[in-house]
Amino acid sequence: MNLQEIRERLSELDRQVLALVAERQRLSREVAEAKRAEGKATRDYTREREVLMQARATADSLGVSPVLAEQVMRLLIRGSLTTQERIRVAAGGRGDGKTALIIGGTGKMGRWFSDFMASQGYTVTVADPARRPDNAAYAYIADWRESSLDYDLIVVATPLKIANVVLQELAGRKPRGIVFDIGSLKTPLRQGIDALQSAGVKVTSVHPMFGPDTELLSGRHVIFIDMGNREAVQAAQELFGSTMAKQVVMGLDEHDRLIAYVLGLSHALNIAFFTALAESGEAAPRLAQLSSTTYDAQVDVATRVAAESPDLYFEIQHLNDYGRESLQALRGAVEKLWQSVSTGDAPQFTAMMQQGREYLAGRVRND
Ligand SMILES: C=C(O[C@@H]1C=C(C(=O)O)C=C[C@H]1O)C(=O)O
Repeated sequence: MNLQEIRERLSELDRQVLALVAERQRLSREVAEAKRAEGKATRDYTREREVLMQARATADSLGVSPVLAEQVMRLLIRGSLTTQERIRVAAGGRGDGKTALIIGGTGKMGRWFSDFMASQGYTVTVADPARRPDNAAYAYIADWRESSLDYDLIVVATPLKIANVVLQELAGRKPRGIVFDIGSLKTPLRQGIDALQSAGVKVTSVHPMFGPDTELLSGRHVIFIDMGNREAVQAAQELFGSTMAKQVVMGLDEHDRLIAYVLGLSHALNIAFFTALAESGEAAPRLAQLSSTTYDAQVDVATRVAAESPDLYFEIQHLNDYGRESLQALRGAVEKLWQSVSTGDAPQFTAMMQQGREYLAGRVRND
């Protein structure tokens, strides 16, 4: 066979591989139905292990790398879980006959929520002065203030600064439905949420710990802030009840103290990393061409951070009542590193490495 013929044969094989992937996806839909009928959870870790071990063994016997086989199978399992989760959410039908208003509904997370609510059967109305929703199935108003606010659910998905004002204004209108924001920080929204609570509105606050491109919620967290209205917290939790997301309930201050590290520290570290690289003088253009395992992994994360909205990322640093705490911790850690390196203090350096290893080993992973 010449090169052209071999490539044609490869293309044919790729088509067959994908046809089998499609067949596997189709079967995973049937699995979703069978599990629902038997009242079983979507995810089955024991079965996943079995699938992976089987794939490794089969690959080995075929002379294929078990590592490659496992990587392929992990992707396929992810695909099948995504399909199953969607089926579950839709079948839950929690929103059948109910209505939702998404304020800021054409922003990135606003769109995610509009689609998520619609997939549960809610009739969605989007309010956003910026533009109409891409999905013509959603009703649209430019200004939510002109709405009757007669909805079962109101989600505030505007930028943080605006959200506090919107929540306060909503409190004045006392809507009958559940109200929650989806801000990354909660201390800047305290007045707005308190105002709703005082007005007797069923209010809570939700933080989906994932970006707008997320399809599969398994391994992701959703935080619910309990402001004293159990009914609102439960209703919000139920919205995620048929997903595989891990639910965590906490208080408003606790949320922002933790987020100062989970978001604040990790963003800050990456901003410091790419700033140091970009300002490395003559080395900067040459560094851009180099690679190493750790450097590439870090550059990868930093690239994603650099692509995010500067306004949002500044708000996450600046508007958190507890934000300075984690930035100070970062300064302290860099200073400690500087001390040990510049004075040649190997034991101090080793102690830092050891402490990190122990800390990270204690962190339970789930993906
Ligand atoms: C398809 C199933 O559902 C999930 C997906 C799996 C897969 O794609 O192989 C395996 C286990 C489950 O977490 C199943 O339970 O068999």
